[in-house]
Amino acid sequence: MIKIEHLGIAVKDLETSNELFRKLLGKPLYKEETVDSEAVKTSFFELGESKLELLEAMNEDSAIAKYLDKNREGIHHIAFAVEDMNAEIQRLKNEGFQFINETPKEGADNKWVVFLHPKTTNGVLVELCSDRKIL
Ligand SMILES: CC[C@@H](C(=O)O)C(=O)SCCNC(=O)CCNC(=O)[C@H](O)C(C)(C)COP(=O)(O)OP(=O)(O)OC[C@H]1O[C@@H](n2cnc3c(N)ncnc32)[C@H](O)[C@@H]1OP(=O)(O)O
Ligand SMILES: [Co+2]
Repeated sequence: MIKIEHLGIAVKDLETSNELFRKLLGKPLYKEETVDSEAVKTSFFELGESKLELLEAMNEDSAIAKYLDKNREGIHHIAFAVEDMNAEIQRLKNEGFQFINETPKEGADNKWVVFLHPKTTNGVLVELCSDRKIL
């Protein structure tokens, strides 16, 4: 693992939260992106070597909508940057971690992403990210 790539924050209304985080961080977001495969609208704020990823559900089947049915708005997942996605998946499988998806899928901000199931990671939803151009 290289660094914390981003913290994913589940929000009900992206526009309202964009303004809140702009005031909190004292800087504007640098990107908004829709990821249809995850049914989310996202926005990104840069913070040193890491980012905050705000996520609003696009429909009720989205993981974010399901999460907000049971939880308040807040930190939804932590994403780690990895250099070699396939090697990292194999290493973590050997360590006994369970993946939600083992085949990397297209995430936001030009990344490949996979998720580990929170039941094997102390209740924390973990995402691994690698640059889209590498895999
Ligand atoms: C924008 C793209 C990408 C990026 O580039 O960064 C993203 O970040 S997309 C983000 C949204 N997508 C995902 O989260 C995909 C991965 N998540 C899932 O597949 C599901 O959300 C899940 C984690 C498998 C849970 O789904 P499901 O089993 O249908 O929901 P339940 O409500 O039944 O939960 C089961 C179990 O898991 C616990 N849970 C659910 N979400 C989280 C969470 N975010 N953090 C920690 N724990 C979580 C939930 O509490 C249940 O626990 P128990 O009650 O103890 O069984
Ligand atoms: Co994410």
